[in-house]
Amino acid sequence: MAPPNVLSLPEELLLIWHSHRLELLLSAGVLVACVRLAIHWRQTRRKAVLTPPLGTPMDEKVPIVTKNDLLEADHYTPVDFTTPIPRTVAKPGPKRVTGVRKTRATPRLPREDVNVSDITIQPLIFYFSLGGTTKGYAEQLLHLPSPHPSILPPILHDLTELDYDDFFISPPLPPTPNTLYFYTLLIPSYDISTDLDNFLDHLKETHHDFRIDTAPLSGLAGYAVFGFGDREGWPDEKEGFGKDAVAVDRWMARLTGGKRAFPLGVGDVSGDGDGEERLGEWREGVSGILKDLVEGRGLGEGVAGSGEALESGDEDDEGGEDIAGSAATRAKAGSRSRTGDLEDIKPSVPVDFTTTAVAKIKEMVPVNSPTYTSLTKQGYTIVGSHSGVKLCRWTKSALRGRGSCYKFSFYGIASHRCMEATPSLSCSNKCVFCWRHGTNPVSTTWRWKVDDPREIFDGMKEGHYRKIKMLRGVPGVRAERFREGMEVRHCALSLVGEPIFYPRINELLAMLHAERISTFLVCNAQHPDHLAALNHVTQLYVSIDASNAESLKRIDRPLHRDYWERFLRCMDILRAKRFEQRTVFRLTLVKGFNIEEEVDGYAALVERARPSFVEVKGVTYCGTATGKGAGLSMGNVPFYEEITEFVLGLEKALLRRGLDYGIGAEHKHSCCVLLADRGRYFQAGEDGVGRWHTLIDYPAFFECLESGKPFGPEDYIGGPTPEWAAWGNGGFDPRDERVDRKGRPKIES
Ligand SMILES: Cc1cc2nc3c(=O)[nH]c(=O)nc-3n(C[C@H](O)[C@H](O)[C@H](O)COP(=O)(O)O)c2cc1C
Ligand code: SF4
Repeated sequence: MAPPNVLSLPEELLLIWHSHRLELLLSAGVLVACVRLAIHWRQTRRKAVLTPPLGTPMDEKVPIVTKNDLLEADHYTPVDFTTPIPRTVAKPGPKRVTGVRKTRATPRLPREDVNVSDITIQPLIFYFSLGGTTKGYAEQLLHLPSPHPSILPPILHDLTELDYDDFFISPPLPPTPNTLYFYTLLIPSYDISTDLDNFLDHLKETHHDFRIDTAPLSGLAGYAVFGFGDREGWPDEKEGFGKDAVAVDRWMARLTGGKRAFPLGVGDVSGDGDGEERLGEWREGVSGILKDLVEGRGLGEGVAGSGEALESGDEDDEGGEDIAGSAATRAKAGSRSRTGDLEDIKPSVPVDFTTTAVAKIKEMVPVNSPTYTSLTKQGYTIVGSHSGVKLCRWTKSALRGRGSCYKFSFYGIASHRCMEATPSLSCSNKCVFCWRHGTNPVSTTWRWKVDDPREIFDGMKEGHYRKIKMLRGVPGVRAERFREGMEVRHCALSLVGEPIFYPRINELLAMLHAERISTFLVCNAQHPDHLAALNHVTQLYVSIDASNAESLKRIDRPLHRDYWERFLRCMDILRAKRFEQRTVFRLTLVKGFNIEEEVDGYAALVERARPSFVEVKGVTYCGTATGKGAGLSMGNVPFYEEITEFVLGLEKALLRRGLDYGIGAEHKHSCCVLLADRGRYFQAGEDGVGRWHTLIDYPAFFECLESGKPFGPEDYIGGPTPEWAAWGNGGFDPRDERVDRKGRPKIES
C-alpha cells in the first residue's frame, strides 16, 4: 500500500474544519476567556498584599491599611486595634517624597482611654535668640512655679539646636499616655536674614507638604506665641513690629488645626518699652489656660474657626449668627446652661406691673420654646427666664484692634470691656428695623415670673466671659485687650427688648454700679411710670424713632393704643431728669420712614426734653422677616452724606428755636454723628481754646454715686473729645487698624 500522500493532508484538515468548525471556534473562545480570567485574578491578589515592603526606611510611613482592607483579605487574622502603633521617629535630612500620606503620630484630645482628670501637661518652651534678650526671658519662664500639680515643669528648647522634624512635623512621643504637650514659643523679630527664617520655612513647608496631614500638630494640648520687638525701630505692625511672632503664630494655628490657646502677645523691648509688663500678663493668661486644660475645661468651647490662620472677616455679623453663637451655642440650645437653669427660682417679691390680673405666672422665654431656640441660634445667651446677653460685634472688633464702636469715640466706652445685655427680652414695640428677627416676646405689660437680679447679674457676666474666652484663639486678638476684656467695665442695657420693663431693674443697676460697671440704658419711651421710677444710670437713652404720631406708629408699630401720649410723657420725664443724668436722644434714621420733612418735628422734641446729646445714626439693615414684612430693604439705609445733611439741618432747626447744639463728634464708619448741648459740653481749656468734652469721667461718676449726695451730669464730664473723633476727622482711632471683610487693611477713598 502506497504511503499516504503528504499533499492530501491539508485537504483532510480542510474537511475536518468544514465538519467541526463550530466546536473548534467555541473551544478557542473558552480557552481565551480562561486565560484572561486567570491573569486578572492574579493581578487582584497582588494588590492585597498587606505586609510593608521589605527594607522600608524608618523615616517613611507604612502605607495606610484600613480595617476594611484587612477584612477583605483572604488571610485575615484579627488585629488588636487598641494597641498603639509604635511611632516612627523623624530623622534629619531632606524630606523624601514617597507619595504616601503621612499619618498623625499622636492621638487627638480627648482620647477615649484617658480620663480628663488624669491628664498631665508638659509645657515646652521654644525660643530663638540672637542678642540674648529672648533667651533671658525664656529662662525666667522656666523657673516659675507650676500653677497646678498636673502641669509638669517646662522644658526649654533653643530653636537653633533643634531638629525641627522632631517637634514640628508631629509632637514627640509623650512619656506617658496621659501626657499632652503644650508648646510655648518666644520669638523675636528680625528684618535681616537669620535662622528664624529656616524655622518659618519649615513650618510653611510642613503645612504645604501634601504627604503630611493638614494639621499634624493637632495632638498638642494647645500652643501660645509671644513675640519681642522694638517699637523705636519698628513702630507698629505695618512697619514690622513683632512680625516674625505674628508669622509663627499663624503657621502654628494652621499646623495645630486651630489650637491657639491664648492670643498672640507682643512686647516692646526698646528703652521704656512694655515688654516685661506684656509678657507678665500673657504668662498669667497662659497659666490660666493650662489650669483650664488640666481641670477638664478645654480650650474654651471650640469656636468655629478658632485659630484659623486665614482671616474670617466676621466684622459684618451684626444681627446675624456670631462666632460665639455658632456650633457650640447651637449644641447647647437644647440644654440649658448653669446660668440658664433658673426655672425653680421663685421671684422673692412677685411684683405685678400689669394692668390685668394674671392667673398663673409663666416664664417669658421657657427653655423648650421656639423663642429660646431662635434667640440662642442668633447668638444670644438666655439668662434665667427673661434676660439675655450677647457679644457685640464691636467687642470682638476691639479685641482684635480693628476699631471700637462709636461710643468709644464719643464717650470713651472701651468696647472690648463692654457687656451688652438686657434683663427683659420682651418689648412693647415691633420696630421695623429690630435685629431680633421678630422672635422675642411682645407685650404691653409684665406678665411673667420675675428672676432675682443677683442671678441675672451673675448669669450675664458668666455668659459674657464665656464668649470672650471663646475668642482667645481668633487671629489678631490682642493679648492685653483680651485680659482687659475679662473684666467688664461697661454695660449697655440695650440689646433687645425693654430693660426698664424688668420690675427689679433698680436692684440690677445697683449691682452693676457696686462693681464699678458703668450703665448705658436705652428705653423705648413707652413706659413713663417705669422711667420715672428709674434710679441713676451713667447715661440714659430714649429711642426717638419718629417725630410725630403717624410716623412713630408706622416705624415702631407700638402695641399700646396711647403710644403717643406715653411717648410725650417720657419726653417730660427726661426733661426733669436732665439735671441728674446725662440724657440722650437716639435717632435711627430709615430712608422713606422717618427722615424726610421731619427735621422740625425732631427739633420740637429736643426743645421739649432738652437732652444732653442727640445721636443720629443710619439704620443697619439686617434683612429680617420683620423688616421685609414692613417693606424695608437696602434702599432704606441712608448714606453717610444723607445723615450729615440731616444733622446739619437739625442743628439749624435747633438754632432757630434758640437751642445751641453743635456737632461734638462723628463716627463715620458706623454712620453716626453726635449733636451735643454746647452750653454744657463745650468748654475752654487752660489754653483758652474751646473744645468739646463729650467723654465721661467714669471714676468721678462712681465717686458721686458712692457719696450718696445729689449730683448732676456736670460732675462727671471727662476730658476733651479726641481730635480724631472731631467733626470732619472721621472718628476712627488711629491706634486701631481698619480692615475689610477679608481682614485686609482698608484704604480710605
Ligand atoms: C538687626 C535687627 C533687626 C531687627 N528687626 C526687627 C523687626 O523687623 N521688627 C521688630 O519688631 N524688631 C526688630 N528688631 C528688634 C529685636 O526683635 C529685639 O531687639 C529683640 O528683643 C531681639 O531679641 P534677641 O536679643 O533675643 O535676639 C531687630 C533688631 C535687630 C538688631
Ligand atoms: S456700647 Fe453697644 S455697640 Fe458699643 S461695645 Fe458696647 S454693646 Fe457694643
